[in-house]
Order: sequence, then C-alpha cells, then structure tokens
Amino acid sequence: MWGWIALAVFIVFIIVLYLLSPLISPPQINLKDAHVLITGGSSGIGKALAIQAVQQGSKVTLLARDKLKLEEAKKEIQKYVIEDDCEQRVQTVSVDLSGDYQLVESLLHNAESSLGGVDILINCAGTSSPGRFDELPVSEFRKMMEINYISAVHATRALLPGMKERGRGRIVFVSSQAGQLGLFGFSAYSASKFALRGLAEALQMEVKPYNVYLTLAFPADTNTPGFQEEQKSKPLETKLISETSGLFSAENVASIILADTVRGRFFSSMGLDGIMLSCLTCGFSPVTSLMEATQQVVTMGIFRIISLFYLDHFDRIVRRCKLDRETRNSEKKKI
Ligand SMILES: NC(=O)C1=CN([C@@H]2O[C@H](COP(=O)(O)OP(=O)(O)OC[C@H]3O[C@@H](n4cnc5c(N)ncnc54)[C@H](OP(=O)(O)O)[C@@H]3O)[C@@H](O)[C@H]2O)C=CC1
Ligand SMILES: CCCCCCCCCCCCCCCC(=O)[C@@H](N)CO
Repeated sequence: MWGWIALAVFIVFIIVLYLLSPLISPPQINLKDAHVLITGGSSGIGKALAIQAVQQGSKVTLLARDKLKLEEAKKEIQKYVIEDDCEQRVQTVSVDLSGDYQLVESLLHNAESSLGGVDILINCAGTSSPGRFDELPVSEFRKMMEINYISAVHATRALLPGMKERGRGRIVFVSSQAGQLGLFGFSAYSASKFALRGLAEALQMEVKPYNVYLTLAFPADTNTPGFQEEQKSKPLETKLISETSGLFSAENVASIILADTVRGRFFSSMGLDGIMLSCLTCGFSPVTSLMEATQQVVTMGIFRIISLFYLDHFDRIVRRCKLDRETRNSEKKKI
C-alpha cells in the first residue's frame, strides 16, 4: 500500500518537473536556414556534424588548415543539401585557428559576409598526443593548449560580439570524457579539454542575458581519422582504460551533439558511462532543465560510489601493465 503511494507521489513529482522544465529551459533553435560554422569540419566528428546540419537545411562554413581535405569534405557534404534554390551553401575557410588572431577574425567575418551572421558556432577542431607525462616533449603541452583551447577562444572571440548584438546564438565546445576525468596518458590532452569547461561555464554566465547558449560536449572514443592516428602512439594503459566507455561512430556522436545544441543543453554526453560522468562531475555548471538538476541531486552520491570501483579497476590496469612490462624487460635482458 505505502509502496504504491510512494510510487504515485514519485510519478506526480516527475510529471510536475517535466511541466516546469520549459521555465528554465533555453528556447529551441531551428537548424533550417541557420548559418552553422564548424571548426575542424573537414574530418571526423566535425564532418559528421556538417553533414547532419546540411541535411536539416543549414548553411555551413567548414574551417580547418588543409585546403585539399576541406575541398574534398565540401564536395561530400554538398551531396546532402536539401534545398535547390542555391541559398543553402557550403563554404570553406582554410586557416590555422591557433595562429594569428587578427587573421582568424578577418576570415571569420568574411565568412559571415557571404553566408550571414553565424547562428551556431561549433568548436570541434582538436587533436590529441597521448603519452606518459615524462615521455611527452614539453612542447606537446603547449601544442595541446593551443590547438584544443586557444583555437576555441579565437573562434568564439571573433563571433560572439555579433551573436550578442543579434540577441541569439549557440556556441559548442567539443571537449571529451577525458575533460571530465584525468586519465593515464592524457596529461597534456585532458588539461586542454578541462580548460574548455572553465571557459564554457564562465562564458555562459556572461552571455545568457543575450540569449546565447553554450553546449559542452563530452564524447567517448569515436572512430574518426583523428582517433586512428591517436591509436598509433597510445600507451596500452590508455587504450584499456578508454575502452571502458566503448567506441562510438562519428555519426552517432554528431547527432547527439546537434540535438543537445538545438535544445540549448549545457552538457552533451553519450552512453551510460557518459551520462553517469556528467551527473557525477556537474559541480557548479549551469542548469538547463529541472529534470537534469533532479537527476544530478539524486544520483551524485551513488555515482561516486560506482566511480570508486572504476578507479580501482583503472589502478589495477596500470599496475598489471607495469608488471607485464617489467617481466618482458627482464626476460629480454636474460636473452
Ligand atoms: N575521436 C575521438 O575519439 C574523440 C575526439 N574528441 C574531440 O573531438 C574533436 C574532433 O575529433 P576527431 O573528429 O577525432 O578529429 P580529426 O583529427 O578527425 O579532425 C580534426 C579536425 O580539426 C582540424 N584542425 C586540427 N587542428 C587545427 C587547427 N590548428 N586549426 C584549424 N583546424 C584544425 C583538422 O583539419 P586540419 O588538420 O586540416 O587542420 C580536422 O578537420 C577534437 O577536438 C577531439 O579532441 C573528443 C573525444 C573523443
Ligand atoms: C559513475 C562513474 C562512471 C565512470 C565512467 C568512466 C569511464 C572512463 C572512460 C574515459 C574515456 C575517455 C575517452 C577519451 C577519448 C578521447 O578524447 C580521445 N580519443 C581523443 O582523440
């Protein structure tokens, strides 16, 4: 009897939350006719995002360094254009985003002159150099910050004033699950992805009154050219720990990021591990639905307990790999 009453109260509570949710949820935006600028749009997750935006009627600017790769991506993405009135265009900009800011700014403003003010900026350009801390050259730490963090600062700095003036806009930062927890082999990479979170939280507080909303995406391992490259130099420990969260397709990751961006959700996470991680590490992040806040409050303690088991599992992986290496080395010496 009491069990049923408790269940009924719980269900009513959930329904009330759903009804109240729109009060704090950001307004949805329409991808149709929107100008979506995607940094890193010539490959992997960025390219998948571009294809899906175009399929939903957006005009797209792709930004990356390699001109040839950009042209090839543009040709592929153009196949998905849904309007034949020449209004829905795909254009490319070739620039090193982490380089000279004045150049980045003027190229981005040119892109806006031809396709209109950017409605959605997706900061996806990035790379990873895995390796043990003391084996990574110090220059890699600077490189990670420049490509993964400064690139996003540059693009956002150039496009935000226009968004504030127009009173609307979305900005996405593609971080990583390695931007929610630090893990073996990702000391340089994780730090640069954590930096995006500080930036996103501070910026969201500034720009909410201008109707500009941020989305911070935390993909797990995703099968892309960048991932294949990274696999070549990844320590075994990093591979084994990352595998816990599975391997996603770029299309799947892109569709989750795009849906969360349209809804204006601050966190975009994927898979069960991803959702647990976001609840556990929500900290002082902005709330974009009451449902989300309730989930966080209710589950945090439980997820912390679960995380202790994961931590123990990861420690065991690290210990086992070290032992295996030492045994192999001593066998080699004997021969
Ligand atoms: N794949 C994965 O497992 C995961 C990836 N991520 C993140 O998602 C994002 C995309 O990853 P993924 O699709 O795998 O990457 P890819 O390596 O496949 O693509 C990276 C893109 O970024 C561009 N880029 C890199 N550096 C610069 C630069 N300095 N200026 C301009 N453009 C640049 C590249 O083009 P070009 O080289 O021509 O400049 C390319 O278009 C990255 O930020 C990554 O850290 C997060 C979690 C998991
Ligand atoms: C309640 C607790 C839940 C805990 C779940 C823990 C799962 C940890 C897995 C971390 C995976 C990190 C992948 C990074 C991928 C990446 O960014 C690179 N591939 C970039 O190229």
